[in-house]
Amino acid sequence: MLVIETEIPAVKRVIPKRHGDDRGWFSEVYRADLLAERGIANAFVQDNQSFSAPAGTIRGLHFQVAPNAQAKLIRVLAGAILDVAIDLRSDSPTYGRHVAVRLDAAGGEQLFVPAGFAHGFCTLEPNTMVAYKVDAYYSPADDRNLRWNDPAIGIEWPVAEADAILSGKDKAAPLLADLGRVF
Ligand SMILES: Cc1cn([C@H]2C[C@H](O)[C@@H](COP(=O)(O)OP(=O)(O)O[C@H]3O[C@@H](C)C(=O)[C@@H](O)[C@H]3O)O2)c(=O)[nH]c1=O
Repeated sequence: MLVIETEIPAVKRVIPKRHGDDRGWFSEVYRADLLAERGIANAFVQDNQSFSAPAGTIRGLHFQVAPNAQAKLIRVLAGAILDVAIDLRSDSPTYGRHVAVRLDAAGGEQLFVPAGFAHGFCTLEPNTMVAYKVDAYYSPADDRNLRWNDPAIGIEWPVAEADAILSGKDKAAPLLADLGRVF
């Protein structure tokens, strides 16, 4: 299980080993001990799964604030996504910057997004299934969102703005400048 820092070091790519044979392959997709040795020691408490039918579905940008801020470990079970983490830690030298990584079922790569970041993704294929672990329970009172196409963040989404499919809540999300200090 490889853990590789991204350009924002707290966000990490996790690459599980695959053991291939005539039948296909076997992979340990989550190992608490190996991840802890590599700096990811979170106690995950909830597993989430979402299915998005159309390609070009954008979910995000989402985060929970204290006392229920969440770290997330994201992977794709079917299809592919561009997965994005945005640094909202106000004392961070990379505040407002983001990391974007392709995750797909074929490759099995995962992304670790710590607390203090907003998270979102765009599906690159129809019928995409995303699974992720979180280390704090869902708390609607602490759930926040941030505008997916905020020019101050400047995410290059792989879908034209007019074609992106979003929830009503996500379309109306506040801009970074209007969030105030959240972490
Ligand atoms: C996130 C969440 C939602 N729900 C409910 C609330 C609502 O009725 C329904 C759909 O919720 P949402 O529209 O927020 O689902 P979705 O847009 O898929 O939200 C998710 O997006 C990705 C990008 C994340 O990072 C996640 O943390 C989460 O915020 O599911 C739960 O019951 N538990 C949960 O943990």
